[in-house]
Amino acid sequence: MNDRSDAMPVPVLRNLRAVVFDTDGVITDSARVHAAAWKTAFDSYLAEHPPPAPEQRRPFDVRDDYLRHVDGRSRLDGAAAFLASRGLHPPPETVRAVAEAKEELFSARLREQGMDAYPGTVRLVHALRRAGIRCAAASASRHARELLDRAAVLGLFDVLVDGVEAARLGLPGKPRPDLFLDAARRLGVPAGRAAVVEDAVAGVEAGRNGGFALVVGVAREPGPEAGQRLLRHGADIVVRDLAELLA
Ligand SMILES: O=P(O)(O)OC[C@H]1O[C@@H](O)[C@H](O)[C@@H](O)[C@@H]1O
Repeated sequence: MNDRSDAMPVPVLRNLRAVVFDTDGVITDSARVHAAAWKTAFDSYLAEHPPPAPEQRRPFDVRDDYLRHVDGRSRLDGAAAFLASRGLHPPPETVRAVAEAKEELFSARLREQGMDAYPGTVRLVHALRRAGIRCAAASASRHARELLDRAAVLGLFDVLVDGVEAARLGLPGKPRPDLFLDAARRLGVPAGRAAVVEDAVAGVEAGRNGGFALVVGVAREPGPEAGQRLLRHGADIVVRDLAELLA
């Protein structure tokens, strides 16, 4: 995707030397594919293993439950976090089985559907690059490279730290900041001169915990709740679309 405009990043970004972008839901329109696959896997588990309290038995909500418990976390961490939110603490092999069911569904949907990058994100990345600000993609997902490649934006990023790398290096997941700090380190920029862009609660917390100069929350949902939650958990500013950060 080309961006021939001469738009510049807004002033708050211009003093930075790097921006680290989360991938699912920030660069690629893949969060909804993850959320739909998680829903099928979780709802079938909840039906077979009803939680103790009646109010914990409602189906997985692709917006609220996804953003609160699953988004941004590694496959196993997300599965365990959602089940724990419903009072369920199954053994690790059961958590793994739920996560594997989701993985099969996700991979199948990925094969069937194309993948798009958000145009506003692509425009911002082009503008940052024109301004000499380096860009990295980071993700807890083992599919991040494939997603960026399918959306034809892999080449826009100087660095990618994905779930495969995180596992190889033993990096702890969000809200620990290690994934983002590793991306900044590979760009040769200290966190204090870099921004993190995130749509997940655990992700903005990771940016805050890492001492990044700026944490940008992305709340694409209509209504103020998701944005307010990101602000409460560490975002400095919240946008609905990253093109809002173009001057
Ligand atoms: O199972 P994968 O592709 O490694 O992804 C792990 C997690 O990666 C995160 O980026 C997504 O927000 C989660 O929805 C997903 O579960």
